Amino acid sequence: MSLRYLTAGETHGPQLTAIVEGLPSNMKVDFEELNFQLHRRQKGYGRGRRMQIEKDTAEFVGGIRHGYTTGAPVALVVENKDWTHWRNIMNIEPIEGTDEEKRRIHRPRPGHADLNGGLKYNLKDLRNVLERSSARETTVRVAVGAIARQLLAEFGIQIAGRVLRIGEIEAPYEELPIEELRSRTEASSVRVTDPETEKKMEAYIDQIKKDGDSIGGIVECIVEGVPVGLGSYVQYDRKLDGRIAQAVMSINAFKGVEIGIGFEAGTIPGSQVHDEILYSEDKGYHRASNRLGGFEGGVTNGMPVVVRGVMKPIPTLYKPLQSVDIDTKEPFTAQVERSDACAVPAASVVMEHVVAWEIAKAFLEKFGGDSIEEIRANLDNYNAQLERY
Ligand SMILES: Cc1cc2nc3c(=O)[nH]c(=O)nc-3n(C[C@H](O)[C@H](O)[C@H](O)COP(=O)(O)O)c2cc1C
Ligand SMILES: C=C(O[C@@H]1CC(C(=O)O)=C[C@@H](OP(=O)(O)O)[C@H]1O)C(=O)O
Repeated sequence: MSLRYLTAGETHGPQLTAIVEGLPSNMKVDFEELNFQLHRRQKGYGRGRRMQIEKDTAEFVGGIRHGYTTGAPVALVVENKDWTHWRNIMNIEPIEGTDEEKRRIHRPRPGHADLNGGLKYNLKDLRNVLERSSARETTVRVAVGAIARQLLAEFGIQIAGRVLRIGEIEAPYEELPIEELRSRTEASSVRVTDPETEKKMEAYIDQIKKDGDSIGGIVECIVEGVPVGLGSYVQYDRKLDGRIAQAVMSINAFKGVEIGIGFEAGTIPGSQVHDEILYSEDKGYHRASNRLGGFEGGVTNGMPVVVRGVMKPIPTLYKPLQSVDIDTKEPFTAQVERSDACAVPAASVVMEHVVAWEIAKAFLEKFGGDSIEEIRANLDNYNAQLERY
């Protein structure tokens, strides 16, 4: 059975829940590291007040004993501390109350799922759409991805991410060893590598906020140590670059994805795009460059996997756009809910984790076994085969 997961829970409900199936047994789970990843997702300049209320931590309720996976489905929950303020509004039992008491939403926000969701599920209170379409759900996607990340780390696969652009401010691109990239972006409120850009981005976000507006950006994720041969060209749904693209596009507000130089590949000749093949005793086959971001034929080529994603501006605007009241069909400005002005740094953390998940899934498809020991033996065997090739 391949690795899979489902999530449940509303942004203002009691908790978010995830069930992960297909993890091998005997994998050590570092809870502190996992909660650190949840903490990283909460940070970033431009976020709303909700992030001050929450202190996201995962509680494991199945599949782990004494810190190790048993091979059983892993179940985890993350408590919404804000629930105490929303208990009545979110009540499961039918209760009497006015629209105001229920915080009913009836003036859909352009750019959010409100209107589409209301029409599709025949819901007259668009809060029922908002509650589940909210990016609060990315909390448990990060928790699940953090387990995948730990699995990959067992086999020397490392991940880092950064913000490349917020609105009109672009960060200078520095090629850095993965550890340095991690520590430099970790020290930054907007996950860039240089303090000057950080200051510019903060001032820019401040202005956007003051204008009652919102802003998006571009983020990048790099995965090093990925073995050659994950994914396959033999069937469309086994192409790992395609699966990563789907995962990135599924992050709330993401509107595009690139692997390697991505869209630039359509603007320059092949001689400047394709990565020349080299061979040496110590490195085996490798490439002179990595413009294609670690993929050919939907298969990893042993070079770092490089993925970029673009996030649109946050849909909820404090100076709202034109909308229509679904009760009266009269023109009205969209409803305003508490909101982030910019969540690009947080989104870059989410992207690291959805990419980690897809790579871990492909890794287990190739080296699959029911225990960590079995996977290690399969990987060793494959590496020996590569050496003989
Ligand atoms: C980390 C993160 C935080 C977000 N915060 C907000 C927010 O506070 N307010 C909002 O309207 N949208 C926010 N969004 C974006 C919406 O969730 C998203 O636009 C919405 O679900 C509609 O989906 P779509 O943009 O993918 O079409 C956030 C997205 C991410 C990734
Ligand atoms: C509103 C959205 O999600 C955001 C993401 C989020 C989080 O934990 O990331 C928590 C939410 O909190 P609240 O709505 O209570 O302020 C929003 O900040 C959205 O995506 O539409």
